Amino acid sequence: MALASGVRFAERALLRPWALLRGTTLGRTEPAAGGGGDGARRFGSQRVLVEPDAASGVAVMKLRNPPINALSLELLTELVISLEKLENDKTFRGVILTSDCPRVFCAGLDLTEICGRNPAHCAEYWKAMQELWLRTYLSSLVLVAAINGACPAGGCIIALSCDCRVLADNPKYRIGLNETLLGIIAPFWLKDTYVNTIGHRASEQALQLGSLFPPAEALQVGLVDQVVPEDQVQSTALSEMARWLAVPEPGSSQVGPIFFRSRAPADQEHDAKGHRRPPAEAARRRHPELCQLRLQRLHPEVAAGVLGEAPTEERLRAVLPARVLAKPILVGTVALEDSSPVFAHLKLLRALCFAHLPRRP
Ligand SMILES: CCCCC/C=C\C/C=C\C/C=C/C(=O)SCCNC(=O)CCNC(=O)[C@H](O)C(C)(C)COP(=O)(O)OP(=O)(O)OC[C@H]1O[C@@H](n2cnc3c(N)ncnc32)[C@H](O)[C@@H]1OP(=O)(O)O
Repeated sequence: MALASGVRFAERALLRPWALLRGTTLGRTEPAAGGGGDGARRFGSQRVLVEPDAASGVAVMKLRNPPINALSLELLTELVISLEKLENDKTFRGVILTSDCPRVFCAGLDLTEICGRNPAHCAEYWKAMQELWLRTYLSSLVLVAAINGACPAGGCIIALSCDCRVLADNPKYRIGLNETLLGIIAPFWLKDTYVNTIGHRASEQALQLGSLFPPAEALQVGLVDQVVPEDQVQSTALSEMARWLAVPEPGSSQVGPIFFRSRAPADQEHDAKGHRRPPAEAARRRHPELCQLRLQRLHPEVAAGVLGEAPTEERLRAVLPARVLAKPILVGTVALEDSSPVFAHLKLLRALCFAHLPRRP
């Protein structure tokens, strides 16, 4: 019963995510530090500071949940809202994610949100974490992680879901998925992302051992793209961003899964009027098999996190086809193979989330 009421609350929260926020001011706007020229207004919330630069189309998003940027429910929710806001504003094409807290990029899951909490709270928290994952992993924005501090577990998840990672050269700033050492098992979609980034054998070792890599090793294994002196992290992230944004259309919107698959005939890229189809729509036409969800491989915990209860196949089938086909999944910017269960699962999760959301016109 407690679980059921928790789920109802969580569903309401999905409809109005800001209802989750306690003591938070959203949408505050104030001049950016340093005077601020055209469009240089900053906004954000209590735990997420956004410094937008309309001229370049890039916003710097700073996590500020001192002392260690633990991913509390509030921080997760505020991050999702801030990203959504930037995605909906066509001025912006890229976001640099960084920390406003000294020495720590993000300490990962806020363990106080899990330990000793009731199942309803854990389900709500799990859902919020997944929502952030989906929002970053499938973002239409270019995301660059400017990692200016320690980056364990959930911090590394955020970094992994970005297109590019720049790490400060400080041996104390280690990065990796160390949750195994805490008895938390990484969901397989997270494992797959690790594999996509650092390869199979390295992931196998690092996940099992719960390895945290110091900068030089993180660079060597490919977990980060650049290691630079601490005072150059932000400027390097901006240079990387410029490189990514310099890719002209249509390439810039189609890097990622589509880019790594066979080229599509032109009639799949354009509609009858010659307008270019959104990347996700083109991908769906090219790879209809992606819409065939492998329900049997649904991870029960992941599903439980979304639904708040173990879903039956009957229930999933009732929810999925219409939603998935009506609203194809957004194409992410991480290279996934056609057969990757991650893709199917993300689609499934998204579809399930949509099932709780009002449909967009
Ligand atoms: C419920 C379902 C979840 C669904 C999730 C879905 C998918 C993903 C699944 C799993 C992957 C993710 C797992 C995790 O993220 S688990 C968390 C792993 N994090 C860590 O191991 C980091 C632990 N912390 C540190 O290593 C260090 O604190 C630090 C970040 C390097 C900073 O070091 P520093 O010396 O600067 O600070 P302190 O160590 O003194 O810490 C200050 C203060 O913060 C407390 N604290 C530290 N980490 C956490 C944390 N993760 N959550 C909550 N609190 C934390 C620490 O105890 C200190 O508290 P105090 O009261 O003593 O001041």
